Amino acid sequence: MSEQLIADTVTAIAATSQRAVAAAEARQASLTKPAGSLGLLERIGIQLAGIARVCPPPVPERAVVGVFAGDHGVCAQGVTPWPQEVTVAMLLNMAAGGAAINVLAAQAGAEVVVTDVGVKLDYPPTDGVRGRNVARGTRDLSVEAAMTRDEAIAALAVGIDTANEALDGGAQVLLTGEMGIGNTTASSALIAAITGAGVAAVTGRGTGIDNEALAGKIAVIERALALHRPDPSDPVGVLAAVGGLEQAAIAGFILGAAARRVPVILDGVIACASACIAVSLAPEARGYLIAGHAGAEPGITEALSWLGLDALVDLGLRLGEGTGAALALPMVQASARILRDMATFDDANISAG
Ligand SMILES: Cc1cc2ncn([C@H]3O[C@H](COP(=O)(O)O)[C@@H](O)[C@H]3O)c2cc1C
Ligand SMILES: O=C(O)c1cccnc1
Repeated sequence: MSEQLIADTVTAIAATSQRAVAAAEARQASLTKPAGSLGLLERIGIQLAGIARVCPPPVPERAVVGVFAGDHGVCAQGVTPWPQEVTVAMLLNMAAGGAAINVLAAQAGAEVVVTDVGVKLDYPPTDGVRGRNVARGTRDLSVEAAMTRDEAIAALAVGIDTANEALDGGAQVLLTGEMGIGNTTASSALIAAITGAGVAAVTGRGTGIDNEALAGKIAVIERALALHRPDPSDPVGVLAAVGGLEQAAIAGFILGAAARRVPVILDGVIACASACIAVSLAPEARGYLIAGHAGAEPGITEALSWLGLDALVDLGLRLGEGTGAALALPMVQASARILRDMATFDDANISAG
């Protein structure tokens, strides 16, 4: 069933509209500003027109941040200083509204939807957590496959379902978020496997490890890639070998949005890794992606370059959760509003230079 949902979702993902893109390019040129002077906002506006298949595109007011939580067996290798208890503690903090993502989403006017797709430890039934646990964490990717193919597929389907629920509820733009101690390790492994970049070039300090631990983290990922030899032409196989349940769910969330022709704002390195999987499964999904921010993790730079995306901002963030995506949301909305509301040179009786 999950396999069919993924196949149907991938099939539904169509190229964005070149006709609307051309109309938006012409409109940008007619607005009362020097050509190109609003920089990346102009390109995002054009992209939004292509996604919506109309110019000007609607301003995406209703936003949902999909936060997916999962645990990682690779924590056994000392790749993060934080214990796995923090994943569930932060999940409950997010459900209670106390995490950074809750605050920044509230500031941006976005709703946060929290899903347990792979948390390891027990917690009491909690309002505000969607219980869609596929497995109690992954296995240690440096000694065996992190997931079975079936687990990866089930987690992808959780992400697609979550996107569909948000869109059925009226969301006009989706933002990716996550929580999972150890998940920067799986993300760097995914980015290296898909893009072919060297492990050292895509591996960062995550929550903040020292030089010695960073060298160990790189060695762990190198060992995993040598063990599994993941084939980038088999993205589900790559996910199963070195990914995580939340990365699989985020990849599904992206596919779900693209299938319904809705833009997705990516957060940090975990989102970028998931986007590499989504685009490997459905190349046309790329047109629906907006890179919210760059941030401290070097894997973001490599992944965005492979995806061909420019990050909206770089605030030096290294938190994840969806924080960078939430901060980018007003800029994405501004890009659409510019196309809709600015006067043209004709309207304002200004002769174009
Ligand atoms: C209190 C706390 C809150 C967080 N919120 C997001 N992360 C971020 O840090 C984790 C990944 O980093 P690493 O791979 O180094 O473990 C993920 O949970 C990510 O969401 C947090 C981490 C902590 C400790
Ligand atoms: O870039 C990110 O998303 C990130 C960085 C550090 C820790 N967690 C997430």
